[in-house]
Amino acid sequence: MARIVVALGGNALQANPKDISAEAQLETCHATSKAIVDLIEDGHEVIIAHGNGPQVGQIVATYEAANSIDEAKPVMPFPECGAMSQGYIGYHLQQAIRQEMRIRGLNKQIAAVVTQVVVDKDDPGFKNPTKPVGSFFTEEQAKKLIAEKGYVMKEDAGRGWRRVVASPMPKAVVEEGIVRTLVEAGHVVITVGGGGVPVIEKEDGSLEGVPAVIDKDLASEKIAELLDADELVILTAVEQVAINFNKPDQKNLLTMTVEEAESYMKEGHFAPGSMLPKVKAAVMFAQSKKGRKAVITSLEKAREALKGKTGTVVTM
Ligand SMILES: Nc1ncnc2c1ncn2[C@@H]1O[C@H](COP(=O)(O)OP(=O)(O)O)[C@@H](O)[C@H]1O
Ligand SMILES: NC(=O)OP(=O)(O)O
Repeated sequence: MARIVVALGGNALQANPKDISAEAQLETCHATSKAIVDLIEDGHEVIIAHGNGPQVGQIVATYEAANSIDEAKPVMPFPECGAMSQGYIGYHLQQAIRQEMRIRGLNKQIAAVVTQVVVDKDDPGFKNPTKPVGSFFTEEQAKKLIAEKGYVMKEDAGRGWRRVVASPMPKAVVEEGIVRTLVEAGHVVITVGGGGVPVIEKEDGSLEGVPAVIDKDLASEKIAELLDADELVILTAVEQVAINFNKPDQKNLLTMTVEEAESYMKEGHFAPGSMLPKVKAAVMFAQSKKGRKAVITSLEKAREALKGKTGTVVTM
């Protein structure tokens, strides 16, 4: 039995980026819950983290659209939209995973914790927005949005244009103690959704939300370290990390040492904003304590990858 932090990528929540309806997300969460409950059934202590890039951007855009019709309607700040995305996604995951556990006769409870993650107010990420959020646009649509709304928009790993926002490094998890108590009581916990709501700590000790979206792979790594997890499992759309990705000489990797990962990163094998943060998070976790390992694989292959049969395992 191992303590495992599982980070869920976009395909585990909104499988078809063109269908962002609640029904489609809930249906996808039901499919996702099978892979998660496999791990619970195998006896592991599972802590779930998830992305929110598409959802948080969609929530912000919805408020902006409401505001453009009725100026009295407030434009909702990013931290509030992040908290809404945690609630909305957490609710779907709670329902789907609870149902799958019931079907399999597992007597466990699940809760999503609205989680705040402390960032440094001087983090260089605030000056250089890098985190893609919301839906994908064509170059023409993106140029219109840049001109009309002043968005910063960038091409996202060959998949289209997206709005980018600041993405500071996670420093601490405010609800760490509560999450630990729930895990140690045997419950399944969903935490650091969307990387956590980014907050800064003020001199008087109070917290203030800041407009940013923390990378969920890096936040998952942080909570995995804090909870002394044995493994960090990053689930995405590909079964294995590759070098020369999408080229004729693509080579999928079953294992990768920290040293190898660092040289592949320097050689530019991993796309920023997609595979790069996953490899960075995996390296940080493997380096953090002897014996810890990180696995990057697809949702469907999670169970096999934990047995070392597939996926990419990152170790010291
Ligand atoms: N070197 C690489 N090896 C494997 N996949 C890569 C690589 N570089 C970029 N990718 C792409 O990164 C994607 C994962 O990033 P992304 O979709 O942003 O993550 P998430 O699952 O967290 O939403 C993969 O599906 C793949 O298309
Ligand atoms: N917050 C975050 O990293 O979300 P995505 O994984 O959906 O980009």
